[in-house]
Amino acid sequence: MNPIKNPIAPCADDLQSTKLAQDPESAGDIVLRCEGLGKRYGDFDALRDCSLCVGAGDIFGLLGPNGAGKTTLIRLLLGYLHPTHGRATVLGIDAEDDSVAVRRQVAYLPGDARLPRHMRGDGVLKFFAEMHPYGDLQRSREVAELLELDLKTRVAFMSTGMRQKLALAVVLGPQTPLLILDEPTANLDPTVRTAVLQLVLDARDNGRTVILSSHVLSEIEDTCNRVAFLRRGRLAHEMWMSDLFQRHRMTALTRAASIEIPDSLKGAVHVRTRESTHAYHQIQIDTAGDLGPILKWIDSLDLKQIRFEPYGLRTVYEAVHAGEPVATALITDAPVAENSVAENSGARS
Ligand SMILES: Nc1ncnc2c1ncn2[C@@H]1O[C@H](COP(=O)(O)OP(=O)(O)OP(=O)(O)O)[C@@H](O)[C@H]1O
Repeated sequence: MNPIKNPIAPCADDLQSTKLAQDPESAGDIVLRCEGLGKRYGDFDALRDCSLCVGAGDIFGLLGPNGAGKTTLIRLLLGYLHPTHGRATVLGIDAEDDSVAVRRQVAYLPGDARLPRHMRGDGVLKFFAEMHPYGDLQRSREVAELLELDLKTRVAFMSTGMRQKLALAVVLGPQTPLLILDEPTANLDPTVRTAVLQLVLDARDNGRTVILSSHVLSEIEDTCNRVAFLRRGRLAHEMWMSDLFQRHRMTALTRAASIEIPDSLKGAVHVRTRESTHAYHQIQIDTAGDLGPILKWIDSLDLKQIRFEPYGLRTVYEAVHAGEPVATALITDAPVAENSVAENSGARS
């Protein structure tokens, strides 16, 4: 599965978002927009000052620890909650003023989907297909079949995973412009998870925009082209997955007390020392962008035991979770000097 970067890139950076916010001709590329959105309970901010936009065709990942504010954000977008600050629009419709119109454009799988227990699977699909303006019973049945769900079983007698499959068949039937999935693969076995993620990619290929909230980082990596990290009710970081895939981390040993980064690579390489003994310094080199010139430079260094790995979403997630800065060009986890191993190792050796 190849994550894609939306060539329209309507929300690539704040400048561009600002431009789009002021340019009605470009508004068609934006499916969802939040401006200073917030939800306060008493003196607690479940969500605070959240501004973001999601472009047409994005699979937009929402990440964050338990209680970070993901569900609050989704419920504000759908008008189930009233914001205490700011506003959200979906396809240009204000989520608070006209939540019914918003919900007509959205298929939403909540994290705690509840289904009528007395009904059989097929009855549930019929019920929801009739209720939703984009309802498509045939499509819902196809999804159920693909997920190998027996639709003759009553909901009350279904296992947790079967109920999740049924909820997915309900939600993946209507071909709404926007699909919001909160933990869609919860309680599913690995094979079904893969099938569900493929359905998400199919939805994107059919021109739909998807918001996917998940705690499973590999799922976000495999499907999303953009990701937002929430932390303690704040939008802590946003990134394109294509930028992440251009980043690599190398771990190696060196005898050298300092490593000079050539001017041409400054900003694309970040070096830090992890451990030092009397003989060796263990260093980490984080890279961003074209590896060609970086590899040439690395080849010129006297390094031993080199290990190269892609920079995974987990690394970013952990940095964000710990409240550490995530630099635009390179992800750093400590305020260390960029080109001095000696400076960093001195305290430890
Ligand atoms: N009605 C409410 N009254 C007070 N606090 C609330 C209310 N609803 C949610 N919260 C709080 O808001 C915060 C954000 O909750 P939210 O459900 O948005 O988190 P989440 O990121 O979806 O978490 P999870 O990953 O566990 O689903 C939590 O601290 C939660 O306790």
